Amino acid sequence: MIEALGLGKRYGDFTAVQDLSFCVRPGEVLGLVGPNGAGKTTSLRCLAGIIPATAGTVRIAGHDIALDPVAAKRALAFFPDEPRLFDYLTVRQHLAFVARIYGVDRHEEIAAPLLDELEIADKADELPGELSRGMRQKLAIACGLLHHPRVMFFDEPLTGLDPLGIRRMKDSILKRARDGAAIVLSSHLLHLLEEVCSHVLILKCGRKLAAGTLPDVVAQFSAGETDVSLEDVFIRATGGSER
Ligand SMILES: Nc1ncnc2c1ncn2[C@@H]1O[C@H](COP(=O)(O)OP(=O)(O)OP(=O)(O)O)[C@@H](O)[C@H]1O
Repeated sequence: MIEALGLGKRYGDFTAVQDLSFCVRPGEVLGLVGPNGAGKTTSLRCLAGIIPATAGTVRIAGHDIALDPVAAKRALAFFPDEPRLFDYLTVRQHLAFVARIYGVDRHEEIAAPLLDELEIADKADELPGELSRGMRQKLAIACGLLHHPRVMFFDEPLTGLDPLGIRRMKDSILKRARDGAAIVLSSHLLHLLEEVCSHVLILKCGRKLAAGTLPDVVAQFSAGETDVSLEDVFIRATGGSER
């Protein structure tokens, strides 16, 4: 569903991501982890076609993101850590606007349960300026889910949410995975990733250090010890340092 082959991104002379290959199948949730500056956001943006990769290929639901971007983007949703909304559209108008762009018929029938699930139904007629940060984030998520994306990229989706919001967001992500979505999730909240991710990919300096199912990657860095957490693995794999 998500296939990256030899993905690379340079900003001028600086190589932010190099030779990244992996695959996420329907129902899988891949946790993308790495120190600050490791290349997580850059990778997610290349995967979603927001910025062009400088090497390699990305296929989303079988469509090459560079050669057939509209078909690829129809199948995906990208959720940035900072929600970007329209100041003068209400919650309801955001959903109507996004539905028009994606050609979603009778969007109200999809939007209503989404707003309930995300607990912002009572804010339907409010503007972004009248919402809290967490609520703005939930609105951005509702907009992204409206067209039933089969592929989802979340960049730090839990920032700004309260503990109950985090729990609900985890449940929402797991529900979409159970329904067959392929999901990539970047976060520094490793104990939360442990509860959501089936797979993990550790990046450092733009390169893949380890990848596989969560138990396999943990086993790779546990040297026979039991009760090794993803946080322990992260520190061991990355050498406890930044780039
Ligand atoms: N537009 C840009 N121009 C030049 N360099 C950039 C640009 N965006 C990111 N970089 C650099 O690319 C590297 C990777 O950045 P990126 O934001 O992808 O890291 P990250 O893993 O998401 O980090 P964090 O955990 O801090 O969010 C960093 O060294 C960053 O300075």
